[in-house]
Amino acid sequence: MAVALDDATVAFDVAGGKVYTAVEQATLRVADGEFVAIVGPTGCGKSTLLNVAAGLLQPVSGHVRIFDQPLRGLNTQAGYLFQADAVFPWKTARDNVAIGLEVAGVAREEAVERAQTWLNAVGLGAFAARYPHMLSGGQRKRVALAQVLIRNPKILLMDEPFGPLDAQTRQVMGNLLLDLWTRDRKAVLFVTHDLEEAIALADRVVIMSAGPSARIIGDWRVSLPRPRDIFEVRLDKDFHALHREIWSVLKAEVMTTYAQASGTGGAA
Ligand SMILES: Nc1ncnc2c1ncn2[C@@H]1O[C@H](COP(=O)(O)OP(=O)(O)OP(=O)(O)O)[C@@H](O)[C@H]1O
Repeated sequence: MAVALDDATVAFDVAGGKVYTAVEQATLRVADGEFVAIVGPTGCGKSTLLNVAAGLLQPVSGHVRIFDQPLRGLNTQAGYLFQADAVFPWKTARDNVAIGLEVAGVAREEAVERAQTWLNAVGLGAFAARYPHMLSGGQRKRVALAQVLIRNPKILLMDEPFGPLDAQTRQVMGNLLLDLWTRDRKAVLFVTHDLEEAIALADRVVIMSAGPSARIIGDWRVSLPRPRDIFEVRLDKDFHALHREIWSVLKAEVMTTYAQASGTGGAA
């Protein structure tokens, strides 16, 4: 199992000496080569779970195993893609991609050559000499993807990576991700609030309840055939049936979150 969280509870110390339990007894597994999406209402604890898998946060109880070994410290087998770009503004696209290898001790010439290959793979070969401010949001996201993939992590942890992009670019990036993933099928844990995106991309969709003490309340297998084109798959009747089924569970949690935020309390 690439990622295994068992009964993981995550709590934070907050003001006034109080403790806020964000996630309660989450059990989540991602097999090697599997693409799992986590969906839940805003603030429920999706990023928290991802941070636990990354080794950035430790649960107060429960276990985290990476390829069947207890996780201690940072998860060095994982590459992490955030919503915000992690590109250096003063470096060209090529140097931004090469740096991960250079830091790992790869000679500059080889690092730059491999960076160019990855920029080609993400469709940005002709933009290698541009600085981030000379790239569109979608292009910067391609740089960020190449930055992560060049290090060849066994696991990809993705936190709303396409969140800031417009709807069309999100779909193009989704197809690019699927295309790259199909080549060597890494384990992927993908956080999104977008149920359609989750179903279109993933092998499994995991749903979290509204917080506090959010739990995993559903786990659906997506048996839509691959390779998938995420423009096309959304037109499939099986896609719609699954979307309806999952949404019937997710909707109540989303309404609960909005009710909490507006101070009207309880579930819808
Ligand atoms: N360091 C922290 N200290 C205190 N509370 C925190 C901390 N980090 C997260 N939280 C709280 O834990 C809960 C879960 O946060 P998290 O960022 O995991 O949610 P999320 O589902 O990823 O949200 P979103 O969809 O809005 O990105 C939230 O209520 C958040 O305020």
